Amino acid sequence: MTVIQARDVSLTFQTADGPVHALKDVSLTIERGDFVSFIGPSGCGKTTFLRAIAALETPTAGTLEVAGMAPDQARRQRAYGYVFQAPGLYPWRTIAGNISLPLEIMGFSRADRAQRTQRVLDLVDLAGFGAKYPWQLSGGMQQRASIARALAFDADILLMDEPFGALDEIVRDRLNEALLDLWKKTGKTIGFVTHSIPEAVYLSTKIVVMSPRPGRITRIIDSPLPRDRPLEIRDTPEFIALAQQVREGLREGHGYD
Ligand SMILES: Nc1ncnc2c1ncn2[C@@H]1O[C@H](COP(=O)(O)OP(=O)(O)OP(=O)(O)O)[C@@H](O)[C@H]1O
Repeated sequence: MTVIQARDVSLTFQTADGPVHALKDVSLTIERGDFVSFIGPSGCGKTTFLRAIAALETPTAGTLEVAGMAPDQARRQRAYGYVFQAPGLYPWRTIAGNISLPLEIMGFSRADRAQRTQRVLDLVDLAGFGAKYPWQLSGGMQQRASIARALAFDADILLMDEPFGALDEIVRDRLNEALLDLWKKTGKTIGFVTHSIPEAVYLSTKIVVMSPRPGRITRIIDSPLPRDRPLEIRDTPEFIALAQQVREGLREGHGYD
């Protein structure tokens, strides 16, 4: 079942320095349960595409469907959770208070909120930190809290804009494993922006390689790796060959203009 469908999506920003073609003729089909990574150099439109899916930007041309709806309708129906690059936690609320805020707005009961908050705190390895305030946590822990917040209301689609970019490698490995585990257990459809080739290859069923000026897709690589992936899979020939394909895709798209 198709969950996200983009057909010839273009998006041009009008700036004081002239038009910026952030996306040009982007077409992509994401099926239910896919884990799709977007990878490419800075400015290739990864964030813009994710934001367009989330109705935070409006394409200038083409069509986008999310869960069978126009993006703004999907947004109103809370069809997805969104994790931003920066944690964006309210400093006057505790970590648990931040996580439960969207649930409060959506009208979940107090008991349900408490139970969901605890579950996602466990999931991101922050059990015991619910009563702390954001400033009492490291940057990495704050980002994990923001992931927990996006997971709490259990939308079928999770959009993540480089959520682990600021984390050290050990924490990143653990969260990658936790995210894969969550994805397998829940069957969620995940769109994930990253700069890291190993991260894209480790996590994805589909890797979308993009290039800038104008932002476009240069390669879509379907992963042959099994869904069960211990971290050690990164040392296998299949993994290394896939990483090589991504690298080639990035090289192909590397035009100077
Ligand atoms: N609101 C905006 N107004 C004008 N230009 C914008 C705006 N948002 C993005 N852009 C431009 O659109 C292009 C694509 O940006 P985008 O942030 O989507 O790239 P990206 O691939 O996510 O980059 P990064 O990896 O650095 O996050 C860039 O040239 C950027 O400067």
